[in-house]
Parts: sequence; structure tokens; C-alpha cells
Amino acid sequence: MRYVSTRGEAPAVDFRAALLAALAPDGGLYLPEAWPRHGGDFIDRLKGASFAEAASLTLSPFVAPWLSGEETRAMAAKAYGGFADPAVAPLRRIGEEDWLLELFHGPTLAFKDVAMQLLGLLFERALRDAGGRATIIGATSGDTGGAAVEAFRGRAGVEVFILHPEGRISEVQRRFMTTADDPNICNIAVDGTFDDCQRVVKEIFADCDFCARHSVSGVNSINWARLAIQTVYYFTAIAMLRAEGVEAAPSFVVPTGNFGDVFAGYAAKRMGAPVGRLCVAVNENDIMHRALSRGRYAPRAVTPTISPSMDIQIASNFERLLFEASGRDAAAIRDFMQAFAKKRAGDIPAAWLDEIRADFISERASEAETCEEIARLHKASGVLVDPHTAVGLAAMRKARADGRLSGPVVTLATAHPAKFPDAVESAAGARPPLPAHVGDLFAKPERCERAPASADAVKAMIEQAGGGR
Ligand SMILES: Cc1ncc(COP(=O)(O)O)c(C=O)c1O
Ligand SMILES: N[C@@H](CCOP(=O)(O)O)C(=O)O
Repeated sequence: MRYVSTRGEAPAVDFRAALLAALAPDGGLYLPEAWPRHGGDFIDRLKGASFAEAASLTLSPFVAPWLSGEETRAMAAKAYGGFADPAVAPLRRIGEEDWLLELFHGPTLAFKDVAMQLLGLLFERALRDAGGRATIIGATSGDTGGAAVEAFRGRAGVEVFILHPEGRISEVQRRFMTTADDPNICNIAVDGTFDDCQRVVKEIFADCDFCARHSVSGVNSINWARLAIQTVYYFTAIAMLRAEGVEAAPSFVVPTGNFGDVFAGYAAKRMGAPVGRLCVAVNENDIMHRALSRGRYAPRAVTPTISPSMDIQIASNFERLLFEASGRDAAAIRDFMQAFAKKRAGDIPAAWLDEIRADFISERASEAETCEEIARLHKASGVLVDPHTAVGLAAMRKARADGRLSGPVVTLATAHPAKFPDAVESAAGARPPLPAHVGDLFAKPERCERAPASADAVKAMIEQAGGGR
């Protein structure tokens, strides 16, 4: 399997090269040159399988011939061995035809752990094979950073620089990053928004000399490997529903920010997973809802919300969807992205929009609706959800009410409620305790640098630390 760039001006590469590069050298995002198919009885084969086994079966066409099925299975078993729930991504029924897919049982209590725990091992292996080092640069609105720190702390040959928007993430999210005392981890609180952090990361990637000198790589969802791994839980969720006797193709509601997780659902569908609709659920930062419903992709100023990880305007992975919707017309994507960079807005061609709407719907949840959803579920069933998951549930309820969703629906529960205790307590009147395995988070000292939202400032910090050399 080889990987091509959405902008068509970079050579096709194998999985290991796409993994280590993260972003293609032409500024585009990698995708498999053709979607592998998991048809036939694939879902049935997953029914009794462990999550690690399912991961190895799902990922094998992506990682072959670099890794054998046996090697992938061993890595996945190691990656998921420490999850608090042995199912890794269990389903919880919350209504007649409604389920939550709980993706927060990993070490930092968010869905990012599912991909990141395996990604850490893949990086380690890739660097060992290539005999190299890496400087990982990442932007986070709260969860990617903690998951990356946990997955890469103490790993030989890897230095990690994570940028977060100062004061715009929860204290628990921040502590998952800043309490790591390993010398290969550097947290940087940026004076700006998540979009500023992501812009700085992309500007650094655009400096080819710097990247070559420091072996720069990334673990945000611009990295195809992240999304490939995230396809796994769409397959396992469908297999678990089948095991419960639910044969109809479920729809998935995905709390969305950078458009990575919902694109993974789309990728699973393209690979043959029987997926109904994909519902893009956003908070008041609703650029993706406006783009999909009105056809104009135009950022506004970021509004801080109680679901801070989705306080995002520029959704990196939308480029991947546009590439698919355009019939993989890389020249058209280049034009679209260049015009967008200049005008800060873009009109999505009608034909592309029709393609997108064949698979996707979208919905927005206000702050009040998000709080109501947390309170409603807690009152009805005693279950506490985090505000990102609640955005998904509010979107699900609206889309069911007007008939855009029907039949079995799985809403992705993307974070543990204890990551956002204040917001959850104020909505539901109950404070979610931190799980015992992370109970010492508030006892550890924090370590964090500060920087303006400038690529030069961050590059200077990396230079000074000697990252990747
Ligand atoms: C808890 C949580 N939910 C949802 C999202 C949105 O996911 P994505 O950026 O893949 O759309 C994020 C951030 O990525 C998150 O941290
Ligand atoms: N919501 C994310 C933002 C980064 O998204 P990614 O999926 O591209 O890594 C976060 O919590 O950091």
C-alpha cells in the first residue's frame, strides 16, 4: 500500500514514510492510494476478537509489507494492555436504539489514547528500522497533547514539543501534559487559540530545512497513521452491535473539531464497514456545520466553550474529505486551499457538496443544549458524560427529531467526564471523580514553557533543546 498527498505534488510513499513525515512535503495530507476493502464476513470475524486482534486485522492492509499480522497484533496487545476496560472501546446502551461508544478508558481518559498508544510503538519501531531520531511537534486543544505525552514520554530517540492555547483547556487536561517530568517532553503554553497553535505547527512543517535538520514529525490527525488506527473502533462497534443482534447499519454521531475522528468513520465506510450516516456534531464553533449545510467554509473568531477540545475553526482533515469529494482532483484541492489561505473563506463546489451529503449530516449544540444533555442523561440513567460527548448527544437528539437519523445510532463518547469536572458538576449537580489509576494527577508538580504564537519563537526553543539531533 502506498500513500498519496491530497495536493498531488509529493511522491507516493509507503506507510513507514507517511508515519514519520506526518504532513506531505507539498503541504498536503496523505491518504491510501486506494481504499482497502474489508468486505465479506470481516465484521463477523471481529465478533469474538479482542480489540488488539481487531486492530491487527483492520490495519494489516495499511502496514503491510512493513509489519506482519503477528507483529501488528503483538504491538496492539502491548498498546491496549493498560486500558482500564479490557474491551478497550466498549458500547453502552442508553436508549432503545442508542449507544455510547466509550473511547475514554485509556491512560489520559480521551479517545486520543486509542490511536496514540499504538502510534508510540509504531514510531519506536520505525525509528529503530530507519536508525533515526524524531522531533515530534504537536498542537492540542487539550486531549491530543496529554495522549502524546503519555505515549512518547521516556522513549529513546524522540523529543516531543506540544503547543496548547494558554488558559483555554481544563486543568485536568493541562496536568496530563505538564506533570510529565521526562526530559524528552516539552510543553509550551501559547498565547493564542488552538488554531494559532496548529498554524505554528504547519508553518514549522513548511520550513523544509528546519524539518530535515531536526527530523520533524507530528502526531496530530494530519498523520494518516492516527486516522488509520481510529477506523478500528468503527469496525468493532458494528461487530459488537451484530453480536447483540442488531443487523442494520448503524449511524455514528461524532463530536467534531479537527474533523479527524469523523473522517476515520468515513474511511471505515470506504473500507466496507456498514455505516449509515455520519453526523458531524459541533459546539458553538460551528464552521463545519455551516460549511456542510450552506456550502461556505469560512472561519469566525473562536468562542471558548465548555467543550474546549472542539474550540477549533480550521479543521485540518476537511481537506481529506474535499479530496475524496472532488474525485481525488489534487489540482482542484491545491487551488481551493490556496484560495482559502488568501481569502480565509472558500465556496465548496455543488458537486462536491452533493458527494459529501451522501454520507454526512451535521448539527450544532449550543452551550445550554450541551448542559441540558449532561443533566438529562444523568437524571434518566445516572450516567455522567463529558461536554464533548454531550454535544454529540444533543446533535443526535435533534437529528432524530427531524428524521435525519433513524435506526441504530452510536454516539462517540470521546472523553471521560472527570476531565471536565466543573462543567459536568455545574450541569448535572454531581462531580465525576478521577479514576483511581490517575488519582495522583493533582499531587505532581507541573512543568511548562511559554511562547507567543510564532513559528520562529517555537523553532528557537527546539533549536535550543537540540531536538531530533
Ligand atoms: C474530547 C474530544 N472530543 C472530540 C474531539 C474532536 O475530534 P476531531 O478533532 O478528531 O474532530 C476532540 C479533539 O480532537 C476531543 O478532544
Ligand atoms: N481536539 C484536539 C485537537 C487536535 O486534534 P488532532 O486530532 O488533530 O490531534 C485536541 O484535543 O488536542
